[in-house]
Amino acid sequence: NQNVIQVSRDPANWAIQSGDYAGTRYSKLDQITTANVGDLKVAWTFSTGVLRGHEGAPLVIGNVMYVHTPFPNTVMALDLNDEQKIIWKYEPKQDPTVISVMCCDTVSRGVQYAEGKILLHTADTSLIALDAKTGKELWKVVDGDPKLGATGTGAPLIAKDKVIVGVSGGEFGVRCYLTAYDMNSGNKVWRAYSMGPDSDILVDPEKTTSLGKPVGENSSLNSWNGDQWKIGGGPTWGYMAYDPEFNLIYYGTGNPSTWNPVQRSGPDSKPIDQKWAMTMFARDVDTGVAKWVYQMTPFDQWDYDGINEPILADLEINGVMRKTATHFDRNGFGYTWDRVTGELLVAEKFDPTVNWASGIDMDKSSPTYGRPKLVEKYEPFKTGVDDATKGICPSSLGAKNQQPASYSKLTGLFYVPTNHVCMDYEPFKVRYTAGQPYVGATLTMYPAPDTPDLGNFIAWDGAKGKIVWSKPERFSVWSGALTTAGGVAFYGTLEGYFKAVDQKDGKELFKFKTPSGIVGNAMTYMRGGKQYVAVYSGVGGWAGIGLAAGLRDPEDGSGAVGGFASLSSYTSTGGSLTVFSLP
Ligand SMILES: O=C(O)c1cc(C(=O)O)c2c(n1)C(=O)C(=O)c1cc(C(=O)O)[nH]c1-2
Repeated sequence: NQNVIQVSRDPANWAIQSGDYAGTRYSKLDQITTANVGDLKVAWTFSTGVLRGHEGAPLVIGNVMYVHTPFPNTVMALDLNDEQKIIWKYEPKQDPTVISVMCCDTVSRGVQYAEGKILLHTADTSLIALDAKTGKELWKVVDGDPKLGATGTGAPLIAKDKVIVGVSGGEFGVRCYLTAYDMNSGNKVWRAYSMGPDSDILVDPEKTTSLGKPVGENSSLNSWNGDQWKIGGGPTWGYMAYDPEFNLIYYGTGNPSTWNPVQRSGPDSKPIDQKWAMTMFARDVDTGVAKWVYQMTPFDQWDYDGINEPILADLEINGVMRKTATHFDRNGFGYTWDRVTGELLVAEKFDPTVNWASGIDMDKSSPTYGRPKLVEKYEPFKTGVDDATKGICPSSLGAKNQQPASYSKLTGLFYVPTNHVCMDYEPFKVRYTAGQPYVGATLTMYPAPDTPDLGNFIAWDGAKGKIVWSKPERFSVWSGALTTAGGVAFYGTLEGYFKAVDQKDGKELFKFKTPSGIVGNAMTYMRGGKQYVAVYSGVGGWAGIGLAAGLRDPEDGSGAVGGFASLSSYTSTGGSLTVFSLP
């Protein structure tokens, strides 16, 4: 969309959730530098009026800031020229019973902007276009059925004249999809399911490739047992990227349903891939047809949803400049692909404690090329039903979850918020009932064996596949990173600290304790000649679900309540925005 390209190119704005279409979350603003960031002061704060997990970031376009909240998904436009006065407030009407089918808190990853419209994706899967000036509803479509467990938490992406939106429901046996709607009318243009017949998943058996080879006919159907694909999951709730040059959007799909791998095994009781769950997709914006696919975790046994954001950059790999997409998967591997062809260029662990696989087979002549090399003792499928597989790293939270990383054009490195949590995983038999949880595994989570710290903020070389530095954090870093031309990387912590570090070496330069734990994404903008950085606080998301939803049983929240029990000693629920600037 030309307007999005234009408004997001101006670093005074933060016009798109990921900062730009490439998803770099990098800002050219350089007033705040490594030398002066220690002097940051709170410029103003704003309470959203809602508790629970505040993911995503506000947008700034011109003199207006657009603030969003978790359920009930209120949107407010604030006047940055006039005391942050509320210009309009939009409160969608939703049936609150949707909350009971949201797996991992009532989060929303944010609104998007284009051509004078704000696009909002609500918990009940409504996609709503608002007039950015007045907050008036222009159109509304319903994308899925919460009665079946479909919910909306992901941010839409606006590419050309289309609004593209995903759906959640992997824990409820929803067969998930990605859908493009016409931005002006709300009419559906295409829908691409994550699994099913070729005509549903929009692949061309001859032209869509996986690791350079055509996927062939029925690539998905052939990899499921019987009709299991009809309740197959493959949710699409992460941040997406877009490359206007190649007309491709990039996004990942999540777990195959159920989490009990034994129930998903093939007709011969052997593992089968369950394509195209756990897959990175490159799709044509106009037709939705996939150009290439890559499945990160075939036959998932750990709930390593592949939804984490792809980040587009130009990287020099083995002396050659490549147009790349880099992705930090839940499964603990940092992948870099050629984003035009889908060729796998790099796949290395970004957390040294990852043990479920010893590596990714990079031998092009091998029959298992591109697949993880599994370690048998960490395979719940091998251990079997009603028996726990112990000591798997990472936990189902992933070595990184949805919290987006940033790519700095200054250093050429990626700055990645990570988790450092391991687990015991015990599958149990679960019957599918529409609209009821279809999880089928009990989890216990605990710190990785090498340190009591549950997280790290790391710098990653995407071309070499190496950690450059790693800064330990007491809890998982569940906040999105921001990098700036001032040499600073920003992120928040689950205890509620907003932090600034030096991109070069990770040295901490600033911290400030905000009112609640941070699961939002750091952003920056410029007004009246001054650079501001801002972040939501409001603890929640999967890691913070115990606090956010008032859960106490350690096994609740699929084990996250027990894993993050001590978080309640550091912070409490909230819902606010904190904005910083130099004095
Ligand atoms: O399978 C799904 O449909 C689904 C949806 C969501 C979501 O929409 O928030 C999460 C997950 N899975 C999930 O596996 C997960 O780890 C997770 C973390 C979070 C979060 O916001 O902190 N959401 C989700």
